[in-house]
Amino acid sequence: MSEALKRQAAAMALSEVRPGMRLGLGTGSTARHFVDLLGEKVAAGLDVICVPTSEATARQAQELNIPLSDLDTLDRLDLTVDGADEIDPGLNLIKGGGGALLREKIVAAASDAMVVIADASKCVEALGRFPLPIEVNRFGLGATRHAIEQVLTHHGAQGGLKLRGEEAGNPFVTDGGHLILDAFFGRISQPEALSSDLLNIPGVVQHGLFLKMCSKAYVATPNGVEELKRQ
Ligand SMILES: O=C(CO)[C@H](O)[C@H](O)COP(=O)(O)O
Repeated sequence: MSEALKRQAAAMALSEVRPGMRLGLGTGSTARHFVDLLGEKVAAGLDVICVPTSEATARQAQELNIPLSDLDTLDRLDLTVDGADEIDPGLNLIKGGGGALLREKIVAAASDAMVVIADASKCVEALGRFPLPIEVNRFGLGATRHAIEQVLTHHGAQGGLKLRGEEAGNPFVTDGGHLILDAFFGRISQPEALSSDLLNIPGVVQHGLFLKMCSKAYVATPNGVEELKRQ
């Protein structure tokens, strides 16, 4: 998607921001546009307080003088704006392509509303074309990987499991110090059951299925930005 379209989706989400709001700031190239536009509003006097979902977003927000806090100081947020890797018709998501899924999910769960900004290429009939990121503890990686592979087989995954960064000899490490295994499904037919099966594995910290968390999506197309609401 062009950067211009990402920015249009971000601008629509910005129109939901009101003075005094406590905001969650997402991670990724689309969320980056939102933070950028928010920075302009803050410079013009908008009063908000924000919790970033990654160290990268925190750095960007600091450069823009956006006031930051955390979920120890603020236990609830009004709104989180974030990107997504896949969006299904019920606004269930796959997230974590950028590796920030754990903090993104904690922040979204602490928010009264989660708004997603994306382009139409992220919309799918069923989740699973995009590899599902699974964040795992480093300890016991082999055993955790084996247990996840069994869950993949049970759920009819069409591909295997890859440790992110392994091929380059440099495994990706999340902000929380964990690793990411990307699971290739093709199509996820039972997302709720898959979610609980994965979370039942002790070494799994979290996964990138965001089920019934997103209330609205602004989806940018060359013909304008579409607003999708969860029914
Ligand atoms: O989940 C994410 C990061 O963990 C991102 O929101 C997701 O990968 C979308 O990123 P982009 O806007 O760059 O396509």
